[in-house]
Amino acid sequence: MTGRAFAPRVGAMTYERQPRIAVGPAPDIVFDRAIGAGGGRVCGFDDRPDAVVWTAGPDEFPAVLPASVRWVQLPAAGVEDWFDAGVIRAHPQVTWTSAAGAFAATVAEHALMLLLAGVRALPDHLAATSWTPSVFYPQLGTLRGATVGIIGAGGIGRALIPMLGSLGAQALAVTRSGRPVPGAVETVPVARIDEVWPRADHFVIAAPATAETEQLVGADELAAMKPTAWVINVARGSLVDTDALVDALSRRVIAGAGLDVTDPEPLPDGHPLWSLRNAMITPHDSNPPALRIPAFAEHVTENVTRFATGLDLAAVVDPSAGY
Ligand SMILES: NC(=O)C1=CN([C@@H]2O[C@H](COP(=O)(O)OP(=O)(O)OC[C@H]3O[C@@H](n4cnc5c(N)ncnc54)[C@H](O)[C@@H]3O)[C@@H](O)[C@H]2O)C=CC1
Ligand SMILES: O=C(O)C(=O)COP(=O)(O)O
Repeated sequence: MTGRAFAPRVGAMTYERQPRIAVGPAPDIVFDRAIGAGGGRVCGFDDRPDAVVWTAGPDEFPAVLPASVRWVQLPAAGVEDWFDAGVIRAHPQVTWTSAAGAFAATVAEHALMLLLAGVRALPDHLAATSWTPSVFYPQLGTLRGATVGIIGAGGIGRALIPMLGSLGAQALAVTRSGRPVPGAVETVPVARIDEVWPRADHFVIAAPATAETEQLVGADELAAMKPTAWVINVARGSLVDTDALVDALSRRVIAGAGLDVTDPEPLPDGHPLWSLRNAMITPHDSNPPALRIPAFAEHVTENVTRFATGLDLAAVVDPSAGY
């Protein structure tokens, strides 16, 4: 194989030979196959890899990458742990891609499950130990005709919009730029997010964990919501002020919350959220391994194909935006 000169640039890389790709921290046949399917060739870290597919967290990430590495594919949609560990900052010459978007359908389905369970008063029904007619569940409602605020309408949010539409609900999208999101009745830039809290009936939080989104939902935001609102968080616990949420749920400032992610995480035994009936908690399992691994492998194949053929990579991390 002749290695000819190549001219990588952020987001688009051109290779005139089959790219060499190392898998770390351990060899993994699933990703060897995914790389092969995308037109890449698996090699070791010592074999001048052009790229790395990383399948674990940041702790074991090599302090020094071979100088030949131009692109690293990370295994999570949210990559704040790699920022926090200083891994991304330590390798400024490298283009990083996350798995943003790769798990969208699965996580959106989970968000819809939590939202429907809340709106249809499932926690109350599950707690009942005798036949209790729905008149005793004043919050039993419907998503039909509801407006759902999607805070961070990227991959997950966009996968959720048609699901909501099939139930007669409409999406009010919030993104960083405010560029229209397909299928949303309106898209609001994050700079105008305050107008969304009183307008939407319910919320799905699906934005990345960045300095800008830390405690995006606090006491003031909860107070601005309708008292019938359910807040679903499938993004990261850091986006919600947990103490303010516990207070709002206890006092029924809002109807309830469905949380796949919490702060702290794991949520410790005895935490007040465990004993609030209007808090539904799933232990960060909206994207379980049995679904995550094949979806990530597909994302790897897609990006290796793009890398090998000079197309823009999917889910390029923007270090200045923090995701
Ligand atoms: N619970 C779980 O197992 C999973 C959680 N996640 C989390 O969900 C997040 C979103 O995932 P994807 O939709 O795949 O990512 P994505 O990158 O496709 O979408 C992110 C969206 O958030 C928006 N955004 C960025 N900054 C914002 C801000 N300050 N305010 C409002 N919106 C903002 C962007 O404009 C974009 O629309 C990930 O960053 C990750 O933390 C992702 C997958 C699984
Ligand atoms: O990809 C993400 O961001 C996720 O949250 C998926 O779950 P993980 O934290 O990778 O087990």
